[in-house]
Amino acid sequence: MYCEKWSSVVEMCLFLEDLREGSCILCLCSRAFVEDWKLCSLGLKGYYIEDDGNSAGEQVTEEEEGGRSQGTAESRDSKDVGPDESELDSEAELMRSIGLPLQLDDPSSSENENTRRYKLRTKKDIEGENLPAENTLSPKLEITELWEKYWKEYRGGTAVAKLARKAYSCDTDTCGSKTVVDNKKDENRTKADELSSPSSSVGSESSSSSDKDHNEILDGLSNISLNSEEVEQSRLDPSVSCDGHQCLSEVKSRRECLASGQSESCNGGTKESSLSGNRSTSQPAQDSQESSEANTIKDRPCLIGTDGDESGEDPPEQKPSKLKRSHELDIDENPDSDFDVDGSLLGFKHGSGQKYSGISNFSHRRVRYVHKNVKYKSKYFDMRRQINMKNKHIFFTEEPGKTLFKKSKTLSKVEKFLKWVNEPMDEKASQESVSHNNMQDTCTSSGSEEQEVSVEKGDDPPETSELEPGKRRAMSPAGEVGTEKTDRDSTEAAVTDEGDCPAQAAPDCLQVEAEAENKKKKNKSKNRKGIGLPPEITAVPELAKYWAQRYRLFSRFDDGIKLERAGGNTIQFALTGKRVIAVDIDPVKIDLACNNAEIYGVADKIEFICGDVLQLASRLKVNVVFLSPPWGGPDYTTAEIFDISTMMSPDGFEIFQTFPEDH
Ligand SMILES: C[S@@+](CC[C@H](N)C(=O)[O-])C[C@H]1O[C@@H](n2cnc3c(N)ncnc32)[C@H](O)[C@@H]1O
Repeated sequence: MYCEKWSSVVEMCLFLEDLREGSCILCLCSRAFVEDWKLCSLGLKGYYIEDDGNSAGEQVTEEEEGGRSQGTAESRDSKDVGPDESELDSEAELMRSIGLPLQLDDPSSSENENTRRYKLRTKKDIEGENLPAENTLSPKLEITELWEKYWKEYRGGTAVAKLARKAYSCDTDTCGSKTVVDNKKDENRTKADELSSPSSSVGSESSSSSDKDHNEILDGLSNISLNSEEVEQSRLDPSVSCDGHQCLSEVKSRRECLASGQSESCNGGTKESSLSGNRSTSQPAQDSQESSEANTIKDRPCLIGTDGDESGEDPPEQKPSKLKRSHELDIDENPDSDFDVDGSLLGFKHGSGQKYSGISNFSHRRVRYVHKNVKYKSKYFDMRRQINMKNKHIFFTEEPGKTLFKKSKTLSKVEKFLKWVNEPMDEKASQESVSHNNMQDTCTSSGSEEQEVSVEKGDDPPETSELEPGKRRAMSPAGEVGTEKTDRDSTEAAVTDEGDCPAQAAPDCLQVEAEAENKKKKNKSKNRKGIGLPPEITAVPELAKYWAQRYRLFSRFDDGIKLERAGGNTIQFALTGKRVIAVDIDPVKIDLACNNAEIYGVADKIEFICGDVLQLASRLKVNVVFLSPPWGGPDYTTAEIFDISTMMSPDGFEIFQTFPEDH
């Protein structure tokens, strides 16, 4: 999750097991840290929340301050993640495809209308007197179809919890009417809703339950259960039999549990007794999450028994169902349940060993948001959103089988040239002017590449030069101290000399030229491997790095450049055509600079002065002062602040001030 405003959002107390009550480790956390568990439970799916700044979060924050934020956050998330096409993830698409509403309170939704009608009918059926239980249990057509469709797709049930989470915006106990039809998993639940809690079953118009409703429903439930075969069997097992009163007390108990957020502790032994019955491992409500069993099982004895013959492969209308009231959530669905109670999922380490400095286990954690609504002042990172960015690293051709090789410009030129030299003379003559023009265009347009060519032309070994007549193109002034593109420029040379080879001898010319190029490459390769390291370099190991970069620093290095720590600033300035005064206190540097400037043909543009610039400056009349004093080597890159007055000695400002004001 991404926090736009990365600041402390939450105070989290991690309580230690062995310390006295109230002692805790206080952690100041970002929202992302606190809610990592949520990403985890969402299958690492984020979502985007508009920072609308409305007041919807007021209540939320208050609840969050109580350390139970997720429930309300879930509610908000559900609402904010609208059914926009671009926002639909696979789950939402599935839900929509099977006719389930993606958003609460969507009166335009025909599905909602269906479910509403269904609910009304259901309620009527349930409340109707003397209706046979079988009728009440009969699944309605719509739901049956939906369920079957879902069952085919989600037989494994792994997505059930996630779907349920999406469908539930909030617990009906806290949000009253806002419960949508859960997914198909909850066809089971739907049955239960019909029977146990019509007010909380489906649709957006459900009202709060009255005690009367509950009693009627539970009575009906009890009657229905007694009529079912499964109950007959369950009666044989005292651990799973119950009557309506027991169920009622369980329902109440369950609600208290939900309200307190401590569902586990409220089972009162029912869970254990229920567990003694056989259970299916493939029923959706159970498959989805192991953790949902507690909720599911608890209802089971009241509604139906288990017969131990549940394969889980059949649609539920043909199977006894394990029912759960729709307003109850699985533990992992329960927004109030913070399953990462001790922060371990958040990455907190604890233990008694030396590794953890003896920090004992965390018993639990408590979270408090430091500001009201602070979590809504940052944005969620929407990991579902498709990024409209082209992959720049991997290329696939549209047509299968087509080569992925991207032809280089140089190769194209060579091919063009070869084609040209192999063409009959008359055709060639007619094309010559065009071809020549094209070449000229290339020469002038590709800047550095062409400069490199000129550099290589001047540098060719004698045998290569002999092969290339003196008709050279006028290139830009001698390859600046800069990057060298050896392979390309080599090839470029062959291409640009096309006019020098008699047409008849073109193939021979090419062959000889190719050999020369190979030789040149070999020489360069030899040099670049460090063979023949000059003594001045071997004498000073520090210079090895400059040697390694010699072609980057001096494209004409092989022409006789002498390398030292000095770079090439003076040459670069002179290449602009302006006059340059170069001052260095070290005569060796002056010699080197002189030598190198000659190689680049700019020596006549530079006035070299060996002396102390601090003493000479006042007598120098210049327009621009460029200082390149000893700056301590590359360590400057680690400095936090680049300060001309502190990073060099003498102070850079002082040096500047020694130059006359009016220069
Ligand atoms: C980092 S190097 C300059 C390299 C130069 N910018 C180049 O690209 O070739 C620093 C140079 O400052 C020279 N230097 C140091 N103190 C000086 C002074 N007081 N007056 C003139 N030059 C000085 C050193 O001899 C050394 O060559």
